[in-house]
Amino acid sequence: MTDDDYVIEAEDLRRTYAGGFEAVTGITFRAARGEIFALLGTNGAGKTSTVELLEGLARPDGGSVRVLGHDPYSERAAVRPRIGVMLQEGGFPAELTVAETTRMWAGCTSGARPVGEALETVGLTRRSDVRVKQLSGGEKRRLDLALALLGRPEVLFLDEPTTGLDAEGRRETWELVRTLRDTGTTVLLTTHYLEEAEGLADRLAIMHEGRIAAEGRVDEVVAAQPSHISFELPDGFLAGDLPPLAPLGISSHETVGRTIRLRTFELQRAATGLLLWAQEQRVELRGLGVRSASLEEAFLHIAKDQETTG
Ligand SMILES: Nc1ncnc2c1ncn2[C@@H]1O[C@H](COP(=O)(O)OP(=O)(O)OP(=O)(O)O)[C@@H](O)[C@H]1O
Repeated sequence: MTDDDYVIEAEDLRRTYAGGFEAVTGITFRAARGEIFALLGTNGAGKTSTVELLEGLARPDGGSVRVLGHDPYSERAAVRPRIGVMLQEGGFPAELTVAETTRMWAGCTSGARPVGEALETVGLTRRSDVRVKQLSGGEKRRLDLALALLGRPEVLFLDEPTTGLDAEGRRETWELVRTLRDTGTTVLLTTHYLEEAEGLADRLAIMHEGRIAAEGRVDEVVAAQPSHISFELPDGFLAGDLPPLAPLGISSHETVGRTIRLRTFELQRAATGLLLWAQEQRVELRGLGVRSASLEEAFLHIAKDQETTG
């Protein structure tokens, strides 16, 4: 991948609010063309503050940001027509209908999609003549998304796109985001739903107190956490009868009743060693469970760190 393939580039990016509070403390990341990049983080981690810098809504207090090769703040005219922005609060005139709102927006957008197509894309066709104030929270999010898509953006910023949507609406939005990605759109989204990031993002960053605490593909971020093995101690055996655990790469263990729970960064070596031991002993490891860490564990580990250091 060459430098030209990166359409969002943040380097040592900083944002300080009035009063001197530094909400973004020097973050560096890049998103490639046609990639879905998710920004995760606990409340107040600095996601929205970061996305606003990427969208050109505020000038960074340090570092640099480039979107499609331009500074989104000082070269706004070059960047704005090529990006789509879905904010957390749409704030449309409540008395206009869905179609009127979309038409009004289309009037301000160069090369806009037809209104009908935009509404169909987000499943709002049947609500075209309903006033915005009568929409449900989830329908308002869909309208936000329709407006963000009007200009066929090359880069789409989605701030918590599925908050307020029901399970079906969430899945439909994920499908739509995947389709957009597959046609070359770069998507940067923030979310509080870990399964959303896990299922949707090609790469992600977890923010923590204004900095990036972990970044990469889901499997890379998760690899920093230990995997788990659990099984029932065979009849007639005590925990002390198990083979020495450290040489198998097992870093910690606990016994709850007859259940043994192990943690390891070397899942294959540990599992193989235990299975060989069971075979030699001619016993079955009942209830055997072997799994990698989850994104939730990685996230909680970072959040816990925040509590102990914060
Ligand atoms: N206009 C502002 N003035 C002062 N502080 C602000 C301002 N906007 C945000 N902050 C602070 O900056 C920090 C980061 O806020 P931000 O909204 O970027 O976090 P976030 O990760 O998007 O949070 P959430 O998940 O809760 O939406 C928070 O401590 C917040 O209180």
